[in-house]
Amino acid sequence: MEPKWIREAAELRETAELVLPWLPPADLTVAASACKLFNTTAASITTRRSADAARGLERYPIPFSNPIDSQPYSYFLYSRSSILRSPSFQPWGGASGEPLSDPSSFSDLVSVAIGFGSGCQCRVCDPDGCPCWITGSESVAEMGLPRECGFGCGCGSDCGNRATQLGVRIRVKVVKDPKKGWGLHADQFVKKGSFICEYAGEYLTTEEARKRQKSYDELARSKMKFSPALIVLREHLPSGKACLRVNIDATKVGNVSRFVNHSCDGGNLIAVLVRNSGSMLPRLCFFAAIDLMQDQELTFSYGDVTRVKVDVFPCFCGTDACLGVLPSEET
Ligand SMILES: C[S@@+](CC[C@H](N)C(=O)[O-])C[C@H]1O[C@@H](n2cnc3c(N)ncnc32)[C@H](O)[C@@H]1O
Repeated sequence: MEPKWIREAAELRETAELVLPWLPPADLTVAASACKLFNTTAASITTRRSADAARGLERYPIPFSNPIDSQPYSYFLYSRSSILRSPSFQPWGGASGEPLSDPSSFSDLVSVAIGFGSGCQCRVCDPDGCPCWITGSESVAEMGLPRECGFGCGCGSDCGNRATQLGVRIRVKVVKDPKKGWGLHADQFVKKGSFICEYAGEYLTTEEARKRQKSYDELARSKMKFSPALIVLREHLPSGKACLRVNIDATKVGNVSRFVNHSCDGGNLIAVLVRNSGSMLPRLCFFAAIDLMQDQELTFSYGDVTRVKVDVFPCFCGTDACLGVLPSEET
């Protein structure tokens, strides 16, 4: 029979593998200092975290690459699409091959759906027969507001009119820049017009968005390395008289879109609002505006610099069009 201490060490190792993946970086560091075994486990968790920002939830792993300093990864909770209520914790970097459940698969959006039955009744959708299938044009830039099948539709998740609901289907990586922080890069050639990713995060009320923006600005100003990722979308409704405001915060919960940096020249991604049949809230989706080369950074314009505020954050996009400051949303 195995000596008692060997059995106990194995049990401790198992416990470490179960518990440590739930810890954020600072707590993981504290745990690593507790004993040699925790230190070894924490080191392998860190390696696995830096190997895949998406925690196995996307088609391909999305590695972090940091030629600048020793930070191995950026910590946030991963959700493939936007959600209403964020999870407080999520394991990341564990040894078990257990697939992680995607918080957005619990379909929070059902609670803001216009109603079931408001989608198509097709069993197999096709562009000519399906009423949801509005893409308008072959060109993404001329798409208008595309509509995809959604909760209220008769078809399933394998329907051809759900191209932006399948997560990130191309190879990308997250690379650190000395001035802009982490940024999203292509890790393969990508053809112009291809879907890249949805801007996933927490949908917020405007009141909550304003509150968070204020505290994020204060944190960013206080010299801490802090990169907020809260965006405000305004959708002009068909009447032309009203505007729907949507706030998406990817600071704590989101997907790899939260790493897309700003470029004053408009960048190489086109941001398109896509609506699912039956859902009230539009989704912000990124498509390639041009052919993208392997290693190329993916960028878009955060908005116009319309008002010079007292407190501005410098822009380091490095393009000829650079205005020197980051656009800041008037909330
Ligand atoms: C949505 S996050 C992008 C990812 C971020 N770089 C990170 O490290 O997590 C937005 C933040 O990134 C930084 N950023 C994005 N574009 C930038 C640019 N062109 N110049 C300087 N900082 C930029 C700013 O701190 C901004 O608040």
